[in-house]
Amino acid sequence: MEHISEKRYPVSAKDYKLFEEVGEGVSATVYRALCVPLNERVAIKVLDLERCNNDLDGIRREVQTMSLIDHPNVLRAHCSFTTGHNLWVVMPYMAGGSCLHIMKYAYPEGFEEPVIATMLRETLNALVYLHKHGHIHRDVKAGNILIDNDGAVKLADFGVSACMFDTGDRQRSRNTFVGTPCWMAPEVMQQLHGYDFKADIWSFGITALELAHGHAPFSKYPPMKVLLMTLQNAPPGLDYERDKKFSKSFKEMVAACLVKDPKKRPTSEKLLKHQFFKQARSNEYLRRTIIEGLPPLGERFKKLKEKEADLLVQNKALYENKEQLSQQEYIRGISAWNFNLEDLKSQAALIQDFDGIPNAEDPDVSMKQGDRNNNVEPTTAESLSHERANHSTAAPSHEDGFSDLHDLESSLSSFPIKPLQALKGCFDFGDDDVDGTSPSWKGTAQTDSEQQVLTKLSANQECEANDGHNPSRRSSLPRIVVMEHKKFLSGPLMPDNAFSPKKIVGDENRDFLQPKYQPERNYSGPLLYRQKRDANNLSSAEDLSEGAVVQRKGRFKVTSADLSPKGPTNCYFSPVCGGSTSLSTSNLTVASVLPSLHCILQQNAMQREEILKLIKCVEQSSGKQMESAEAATNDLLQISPTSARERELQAQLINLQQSIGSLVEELHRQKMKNAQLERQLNALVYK
Ligand SMILES: Nc1ncnc2c1ncn2[C@@H]1O[C@H](COP(=O)(O)OP(=O)(O)OP(=O)(O)O)[C@@H](O)[C@H]1O
Repeated sequence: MEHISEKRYPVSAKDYKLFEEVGEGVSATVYRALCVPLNERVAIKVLDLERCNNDLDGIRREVQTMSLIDHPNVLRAHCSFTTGHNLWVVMPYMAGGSCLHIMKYAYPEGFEEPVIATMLRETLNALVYLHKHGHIHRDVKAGNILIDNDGAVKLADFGVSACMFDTGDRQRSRNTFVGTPCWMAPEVMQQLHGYDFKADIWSFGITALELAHGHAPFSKYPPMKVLLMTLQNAPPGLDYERDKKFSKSFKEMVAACLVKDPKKRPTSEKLLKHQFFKQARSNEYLRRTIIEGLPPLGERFKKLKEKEADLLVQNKALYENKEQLSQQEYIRGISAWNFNLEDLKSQAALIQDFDGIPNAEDPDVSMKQGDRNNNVEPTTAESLSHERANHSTAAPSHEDGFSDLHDLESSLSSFPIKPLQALKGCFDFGDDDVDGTSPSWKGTAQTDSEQQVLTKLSANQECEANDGHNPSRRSSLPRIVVMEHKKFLSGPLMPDNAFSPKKIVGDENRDFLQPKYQPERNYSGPLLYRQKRDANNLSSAEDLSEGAVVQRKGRFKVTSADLSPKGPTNCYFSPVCGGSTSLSTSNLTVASVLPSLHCILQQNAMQREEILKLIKCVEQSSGKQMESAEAATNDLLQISPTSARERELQAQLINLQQSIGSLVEELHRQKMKNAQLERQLNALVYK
């Protein structure tokens, strides 16, 4: 399969000369290159097909979309072809790079309003065109808005685009989680009713904030937190002190895009008529203002990468001995991956406490109250701010610890893993939250939508553990991530142009590519199991530095030095691949699974012990409270009749004891089940 635009671009690697790297994404690296026969400068996006999570359909779609579109604001592919295990996509070279690159390099605090208006108007032109032709871009963000030397703006990257007119499997794919978390619309996260082109309008609004502030809202947080913050909080906006410099029309435009109900967002066509875009200027203005004087793209890219590497080192020192949560994504603040529910769930399992994560200085997160109903489209930015302020003050205050506990239990009944820690990580703003005005995680009632998404997150994988009686039981087991085998929706991508992996090393310029695309790991390795942490057994430096890789997907990696709370057992499953191979259940053999099952049982037993200890503590303290309450009551009785408050306290204590009683019973039931499982396991072992 190959796509050729009017001017015939050669479809063989030998006709191109690759120069320096100018960009890097989840699945691809982009190089400046020369098309030798045409003597034309081009950009070549090199995708390693072996590292693309087998998503050949997605790639095929991107390439097809890129070559069929025809609009000055949409980046079009000249042609594409395979060479070895790589796919090369040849496209026009956009010498300015992405808006994100320019911003990170020269405008870390964001651009001036007329610059933003110009960039956004051009991007919106692209969206109008795409939507009209039935495409949802699904990954609108500053990193995908490219600028040429003459100031021309083009929207790029159709890696996750979808066609609204699709039916069947591709239509269903719109019920999947695709895109980049910070820019992702709530309805995309919710996965309830699918979504449409309005999802792009939300991402467009987030991109506007990104260009205004230098980073997207919540960009410092890991995906799980971003997900919950997007669903729980009022939509972000330009409502802060630092945003005073921006016009009312800018604030209104952003507020119009960032309405949680997609039906209430304007279409791209309607948005284009917004007053805000009246101040947009010409390409020449962009060239003069932001492109002129910049060093060549390759040089900038190199510097940014070095900076990023430094930050990583610093970050590593900061987080040493702590659970690693896709730290690279934190630092970059430009996270981008097609993550899936498994990623989120395994990450949620590792969320402990975000005390080390900077957040208080980020005004984007100061709005901690959700706009629980969020169905009212704000007419002005002011009214939106007002609405947000009301949400903050009107938040339910649960002073009664017992009802808090009840709320929390019911709202968490279907949350997948380590629910309390996971949500604590999501709502507890740690030491920075000194004024105590923000809601405690305990008291945060979930919105319907959040509950739905959590239920959905959990439902996908919990059914096998569901005993059908008590949903809360389902959340107790540590989840072992066995990735779903990705479904191939179609046949081979395209004929290989007869270049073997070795043959791509054709000249000096290409030699350096080779090691980069060596598969990092063996695809067919067994599930790994370590009974005991033993540094000598660690297979790679990565294991030593970052803890065991629990799961790797694209750039997203979840690691854990020790999954268990106490640590004698360190068990992990590793797909043992460079992020692209999924484990299918057909790969599983009894021998490979048994150690892991043992591990689960061991962890379970340890957790049981922990729970018992906790219960004991609670019993002791409640016993003491009961004694003192009784003593106080007796004292008081001698003076005055028992007050209503004291009776209430007594009733609460009795309730608490009853709850503990049922917990112990539940625990006992679990223990019996575990024993049964253990017996079954042993039977298997000795079979
Ligand atoms: N035609 C081009 N000219 C110049 N730079 C480009 C070009 N295409 C892409 N880049 C640069 O390369 C980066 C990565 O490219 P791209 O977004 O297509 O990769 P990706 O793997 O699909 O990334 P992601 O999924 O993270 O958005 C871009 O952010 C941009 O900076």
